[in-house]
Amino acid sequence: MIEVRNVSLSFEIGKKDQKQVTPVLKDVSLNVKKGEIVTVVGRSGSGKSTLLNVIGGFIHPKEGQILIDEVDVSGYNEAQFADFRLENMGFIFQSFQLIQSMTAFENVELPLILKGMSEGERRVQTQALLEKVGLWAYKDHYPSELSGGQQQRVSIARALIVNPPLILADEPTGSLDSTTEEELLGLIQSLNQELGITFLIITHDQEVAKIGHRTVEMVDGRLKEGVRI
Ligand SMILES: Nc1ncnc2c1ncn2[C@@H]1O[C@H](COP(=O)(O)OP(=O)(O)OP(=O)(O)O)[C@@H](O)[C@H]1O
Repeated sequence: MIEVRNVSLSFEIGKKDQKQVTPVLKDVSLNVKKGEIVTVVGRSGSGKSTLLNVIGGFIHPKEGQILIDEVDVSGYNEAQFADFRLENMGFIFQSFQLIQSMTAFENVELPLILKGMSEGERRVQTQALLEKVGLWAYKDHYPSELSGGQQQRVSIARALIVNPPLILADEPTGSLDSTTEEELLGLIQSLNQELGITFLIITHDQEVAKIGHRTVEMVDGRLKEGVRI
């Protein structure tokens, strides 16, 4: 499902004549099979989020290749990646990234508008997903009127609405208390088991790392396989 082949990436900071080059990903390769949950651990600043952003097509490395579901997306431009994401990937972030001026319903529905789906179909699909995450009763609430756990459920429903085979998550439980975290991990596991969705999850948290069928560790820009939690 995900194949990262020998990706290296550096960030350049500073002005033209005093540029500092920081290598962030060093010859990283990673294979995630269909239906797997892979968790990525590692110290702060080791390059985990950068790796996720590379796989999601938000950062384009000059070296290496990325294949998603056997499609080589390495050469895609922004527009091609945006289209590809809408069909193939969902995202969950620590900070939820919901649109504050939109209700739960509208946040979940938005990707379907971007896909050009008719209003009737959008309503049916949005309702089905809000019911799945247990939030249909909250459909008209704005993010500020929802708890952290509820907001994260809305963001999961939004990630799922395009029926993606793959979900990328960056610290998905980072803003949640431990009971809510447990519920959310249960939801992720059932989505994996029932719908076969592949997950790549970045985390600092051992409890989250444990739900991975496999855990890898970023150490100073390099990826280590076979990590025990
Ligand atoms: N846009 C950017 N420009 C310059 N440097 C960056 C940029 N993004 C990240 N970095 C640097 O790259 C390194 C890796 O950052 P990254 O966010 O990938 O690490 P991380 O392992 O996800 O950390 P955390 O767990 O704290 O989120 C850090 O040294 C960071 O300062």
